[in-house]
Amino acid sequence: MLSVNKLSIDYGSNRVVSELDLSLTESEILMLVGPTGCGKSTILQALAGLIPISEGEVNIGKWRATPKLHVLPEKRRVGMVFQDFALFPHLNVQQNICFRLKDTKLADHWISLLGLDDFRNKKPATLSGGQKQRVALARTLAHQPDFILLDEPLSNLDAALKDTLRWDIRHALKEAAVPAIWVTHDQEEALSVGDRVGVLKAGKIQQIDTPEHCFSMPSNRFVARFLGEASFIAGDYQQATVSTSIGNAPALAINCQHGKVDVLLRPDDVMLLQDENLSNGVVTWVRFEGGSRLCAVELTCKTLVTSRVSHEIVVRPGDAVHVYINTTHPLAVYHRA
Ligand SMILES: Nc1ncnc2c1ncn2[C@@H]1O[C@H](COP(=O)(O)OP(=O)(O)OP(=O)(O)O)[C@@H](O)[C@H]1O
Repeated sequence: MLSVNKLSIDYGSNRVVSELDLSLTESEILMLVGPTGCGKSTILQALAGLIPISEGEVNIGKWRATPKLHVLPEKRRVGMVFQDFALFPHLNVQQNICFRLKDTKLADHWISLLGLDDFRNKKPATLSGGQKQRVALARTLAHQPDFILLDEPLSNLDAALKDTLRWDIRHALKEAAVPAIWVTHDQEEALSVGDRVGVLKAGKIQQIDTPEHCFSMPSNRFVARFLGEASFIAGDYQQATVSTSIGNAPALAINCQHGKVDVLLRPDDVMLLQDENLSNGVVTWVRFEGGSRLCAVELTCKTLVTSRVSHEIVVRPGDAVHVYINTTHPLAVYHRA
């Protein structure tokens, strides 16, 4: 169990992380996301003991750190995985993983689990980015850390590799059964591999929750927009239902009472019909996504909503279309902006 209470971190007079609270159970993976400069790496460095904390505490059971009680990085039993792999270039895979390791049996386990058996004698320079990251993770896990911090481990890899490796990393972390905090810039990665997602803005946590809840019931508009395509439409919220100009839906109030609200619409909540006679909007832009197309439609009332349609449906900017809400799950509604 890793618990962080009211943690604040300053660089000089500049507070970059404020009153961070989080706790992770054994084997839980928390994905930390937020715009550039919001304090993600600073949090990891403070948890690792590489920079001092200004307020609050970090507690892992075996040790507790506060501003007055600094615990040295080497005493924290923390494993770190970085985007640049941080391998020793002059050592081969086996030697990198076993560096300063007393019991090398564990290394064999992680070498096999991470598919590195055939690379034991290779030097890092001869490995692909994905293989290097597997070595870095095997090395970290072989040292049996009490918690693991991953700072954008996939950001230097190409898209196809990222997809496989993210699941392999998750599998290995679950097998190791230690809490992990994984910083990423990739919303899709955050939503798909994490047990929970923490969204940061300017050093403050906006929401920590399951990926499903963060996506469908964001605590505010920033979280809504940060985690995916989001549009907002005016509605009237009464008795767990919201009515809008493009249809009604079950709804859940996030920060408002009954009456006038703004409704969060994800592209999948909005259906699009290519029927000029029923038209209630005009397509302003279309993004081809491979298996689908994301279409933005300006409604007669000037609100812009997005709808995702199959790639088989060819929609073009300027098309007059009909859009309507089609969902059985509750939509999040907010105080009218
Ligand atoms: N050593 C430092 N001294 C002073 N300010 C710093 C230092 N390191 C980072 N900062 C500032 O602290 C804030 C948080 O930086 P941090 O690197 O933690 O953000 P981040 O969310 O990890 O960003 P990115 O996504 O770009 O990696 C930024 O405003 C940054 O400029």
